[in-house]
This record gives sequence, structure tokens and C-alpha cells, in this order.
Amino acid sequence: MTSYEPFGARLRHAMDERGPLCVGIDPHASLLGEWGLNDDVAGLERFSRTVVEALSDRVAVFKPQSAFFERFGSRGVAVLEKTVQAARAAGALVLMDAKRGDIGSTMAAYAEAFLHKDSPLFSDALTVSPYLGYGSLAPAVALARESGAGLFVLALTSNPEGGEVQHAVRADGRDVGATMLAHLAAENTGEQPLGSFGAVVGATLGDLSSYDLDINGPLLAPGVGAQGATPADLPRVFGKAIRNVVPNVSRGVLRHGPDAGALRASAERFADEVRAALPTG
Ligand SMILES: O=C(O)c1cc(=O)[nH]c(=O)n1[C@@H]1O[C@H](COP(=O)(O)O)[C@@H](O)[C@H]1O
Repeated sequence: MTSYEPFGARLRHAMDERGPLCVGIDPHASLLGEWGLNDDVAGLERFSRTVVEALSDRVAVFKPQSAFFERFGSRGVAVLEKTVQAARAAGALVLMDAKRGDIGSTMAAYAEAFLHKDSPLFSDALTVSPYLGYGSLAPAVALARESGAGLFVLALTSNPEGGEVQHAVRADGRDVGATMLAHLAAENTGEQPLGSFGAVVGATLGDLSSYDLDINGPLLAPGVGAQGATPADLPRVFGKAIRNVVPNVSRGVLRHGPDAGALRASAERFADEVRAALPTG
């Protein structure tokens, strides 16, 4: 039984209060260099702390990209733990971008790592890959419900290679991406004000009107900024589902560091552009 407020409700509240922007914490080696930092654990720590301190009072969600921390082994993961805890303590939601996916019994251990309240890496939500079959995610769905956490399931990804898997057509005539969206809609049935099981749908994908994006859950939209999409593209891509879209920008904001004022100004510019793209009323 859930003893915590569900992620979907907490996210809706944060989006309404702060706007829906998600800022990615992606400490690329090239960004560390541009910031005048060494490509080492101290640089990683400084980079992540700067982003959190600059933005944690204004963005709804941070999305640390685990890969850039894992690159440094256990000391990098320790920085990731501190980053997650500092961001949450400062009032932002944390979506851990680790894109985990495995057979169910192993998935249960990934879920313990990121979605158990007592884990050092506990996050408000986790990105997961359903490409071992949606059902293999069941242990993560169950633990997320118990912890009041959420999942973001890769449905239609922003990268050009994603189509060979996600647009593959099944025997029932639906493609794989649409099938994932249907699973998520079922997961979120009846949840108010928003379900906790989101889809990842790239902002780069153009018109998606052939998909039913009405999953009663959040739609994480990466691809804004460095991958070429803009906030002005969002209405065309998401149509009526735009109210549930959480656009992610990583490099588009991060390249303005290390100055905290410049990071804030960039995040606010993206947030304003997103607000302008949302329907009024
Ligand atoms: O799950 C994701 O966040 C994700 C899914 C997807 O389809 N495309 C995608 O770019 N991402 C992630 O979103 C971030 C995009 O970073 P920028 O291109 O720098 O804004 C990276 O951390 C990617 O791993």
C-alpha cells in the first residue's frame, strides 16, 4: 500500500508551481572542459553542485544522467548520490536517467537500487527500457507504487535510430511505441490529477497525431536544445497532450555555465518559451 503522495500528483503540483521544464545534469567531458574544470571526480562534483545550487529553487525536475557519473566508478556514483540528495533536499524532483531494463528478477534489483525509500540513490522517478517486454518492468512498477515514485518508459525516443524498434508493426497492426503508450495508459487509469507512469517521447519527432498520447501520465520530451527541437515545436508534436509534457533540456542550458546567473537566465529563457507554447486557460 502506498504511504507516500504518488509521484504523478507531486509532479503535477511542481509543474503548476514552477512550469514543466526538466533540466538534465549531463556532465559531459567536453562541458567540464568548457567550464574550466578537470575531467575528474572533483570536476564532476563541482559541476553537479553548481547546477543544483543555481536551479533547484526554480526547475520542477532535474534529470541526472547516470552514465556520466558511472564513468568515474564508485567515486562518481558517490557524487551522483550526493547530487540526488541535494536536489531533493532543495525542493526539486529528481528523475534518475539510468534507462534500466532486464528480466523481471533482475529488474527487481534495479528497482531496489533507485526506487526503494532506503536506497542511497532513491529518486522520485527512474527512466526504464521496456525492450525486454513491458511485463519485465512489473517489479519496478510495483515498487514505484509502494514508494510513491514514478517511471518513465522509453516509448518513442528522440534519436533517429529508435524507429527500427519502436515503429516495428505488431501482428495486431499497432507499432511497438504505440503498444508501450497503451500499457502506460492502463497503468494510469483513474489516477488523479496525473498518473505516475510516464512515457519518453522525443520532442524531435514531428507530428505524432497518429499516436494516442493521452496516457493520463507525464510525457518526458527530450531533444529540446542540442538535438535541434525548440519549445515552439511542442504543440505540433504533442497536440492536446501538451499539458502533460515535461520538456528536457540538458546541454542547451548547461553550456551557459559555470556562472550561476547565466545558467538561471538560460533555464528561464527555455521556461518562458515553453510557457508561451502552452495553451492558455
Ligand atoms: O530518457 C531520456 O532522457 C532520453 C530519451 C531520449 O529519447 N532521448 C534523450 O536524449 N534522452 C536523454 O536526454 C538527454 C538529452 O540531452 P541534450 O541533448 O543535451 O539536451 C540525455 O541525457 C539523453 O540521454
